[in-house]
Amino acid sequence: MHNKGLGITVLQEFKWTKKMPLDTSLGKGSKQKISWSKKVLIILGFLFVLGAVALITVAVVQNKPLPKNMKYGIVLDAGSSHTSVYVYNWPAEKENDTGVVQQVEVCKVDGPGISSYSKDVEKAGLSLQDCMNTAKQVIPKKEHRDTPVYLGATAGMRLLSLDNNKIADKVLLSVEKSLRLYPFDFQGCRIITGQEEGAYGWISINYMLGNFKQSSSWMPFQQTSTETSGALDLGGASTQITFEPTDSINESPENFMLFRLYGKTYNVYTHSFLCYGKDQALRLRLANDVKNAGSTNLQNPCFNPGYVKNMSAVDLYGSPCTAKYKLFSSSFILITGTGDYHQCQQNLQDMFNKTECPYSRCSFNRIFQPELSGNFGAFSAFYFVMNFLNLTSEKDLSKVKETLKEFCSESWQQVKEKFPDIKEKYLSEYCFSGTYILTLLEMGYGFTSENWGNINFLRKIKGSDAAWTLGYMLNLTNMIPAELPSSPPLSHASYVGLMVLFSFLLASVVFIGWLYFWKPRCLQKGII
Ligand SMILES: O=P(O)(O)OP(=O)(O)OP(=O)(O)OC[C@H]1O[C@@H](n2cnc3c(O)ncnc32)[C@H](O)[C@@H]1O
Ligand SMILES: [Ca+2]
Repeated sequence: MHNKGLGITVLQEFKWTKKMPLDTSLGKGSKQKISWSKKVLIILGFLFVLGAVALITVAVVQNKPLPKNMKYGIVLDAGSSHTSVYVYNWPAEKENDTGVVQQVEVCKVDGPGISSYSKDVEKAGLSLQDCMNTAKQVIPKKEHRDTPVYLGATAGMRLLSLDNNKIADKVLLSVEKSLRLYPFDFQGCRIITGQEEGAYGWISINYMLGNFKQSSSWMPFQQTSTETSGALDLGGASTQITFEPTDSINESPENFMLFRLYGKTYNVYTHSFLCYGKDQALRLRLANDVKNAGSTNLQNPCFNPGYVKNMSAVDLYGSPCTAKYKLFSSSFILITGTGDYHQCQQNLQDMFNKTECPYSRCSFNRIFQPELSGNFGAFSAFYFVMNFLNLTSEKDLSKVKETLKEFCSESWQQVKEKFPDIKEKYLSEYCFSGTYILTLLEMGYGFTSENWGNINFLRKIKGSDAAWTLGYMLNLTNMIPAELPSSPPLSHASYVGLMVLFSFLLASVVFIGWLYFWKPRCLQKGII
């Protein structure tokens, strides 16, 4: 009896296979079908296990505990012209990463730098109180006890200690007494060396720029590192140049510092010129002019025409930079501006002795300097002055000189009318300061029209002020590891991508398995 309906044929086949033992009774086609099913099952099972293992591995390797709380640190930059209080913070669990420390507050202390309180040392400490109270408000109360406070004094205090070491100590004691009144973890007040000032400035800017980041990949030997940027800092009493030279000539060991940061060694050149900050450089120039002219009545090309100033002799000769030039008993020096850029530059060139050099190469004043290399970040007064003159992004040195020439020749009356809101002390000195910056960079350090464009005049990097303070704190809190800390092997994007891919793979395996073994009736061959 033959049933012709297709559905019945299938049912009969089904009945038959169920009754017969598989190994002996199956036909050739059915045997092949079952061994094929086994293979598919094994492949699907293998893919499923692979997907599951991959998913778990990626999740375990990538997911580290999330940062829970923030840590804080305070650094006081006690400069020659003023003190600034910097408050930094960073996620507690990430303190060894690069670029995680951020500036959350900067408070400019009212009044002059702490070295100016030599006649009334108690006031040095008192002057810091307003800014320390601001820091107290910015930092959450529960973090106060764990927040380290460091004070680093620079060239103003270096000069004071050269002049009178005991008074310098008294000033430091006064600021220490004041800082200990706060609920923070006081870590010390000290005068930092010019070498430290340069090196910490270099560390700060390269940390903020992310230059210490080694781009780690899947293979540890494939790490590549970025070039570092040099640092140029112009303060009121000293100036620093710091960079990583390309050649390894190391004729003057005192100008080199060796750092091991994030698994890489850096041999960094640095020099600090005491008395070459912009305030002391002006005094140095004027004291020399008085000596050369044999008169206290000076015609000066570095001030705008029509500018007249009576400068007290105490102010002019009251620092170790100029004390030796004091010849006259007169109590005032009269300065009259003539506003001539070229004469000003010629006059300033005398400050840079290029004739004697005990090394294969020098910057000036017998100081070794390797060949300039790479980019430079120029901050502090380099930025303030170039920013006022609108020259921070001018890459053509001849245009810089033209602008300066024009500015110097403007009458003092005109300048005052044009910029009524700018402090008269700053405004009157921009012609001198601009010309001094150019002379220092060109004649002193050897920048030319070819590499002028490598200098970036900057104030902040990613929200933090360019200053030595960050590098100082990073070093004292051991936040820069010598070796590269282990980090997640994947970027967040790769992590998410892989998770999606593996999830898709798993879902596909399950779906194909379901289709194959538990075919829905409508898809079963032969039913329709
Ligand atoms: O590093 P040291 O030498 O100790 O000095 P400092 O730390 O006090 O020096 P700053 O970088 O704060 O300032 C450098 C100089 O720039 C001056 N200055 C600050 N703001 C300025 C502005 O807006 N325009 C012009 N000059 C400015 C300031 O008076 C100093 O003479
Ligand atoms: Ca400074």
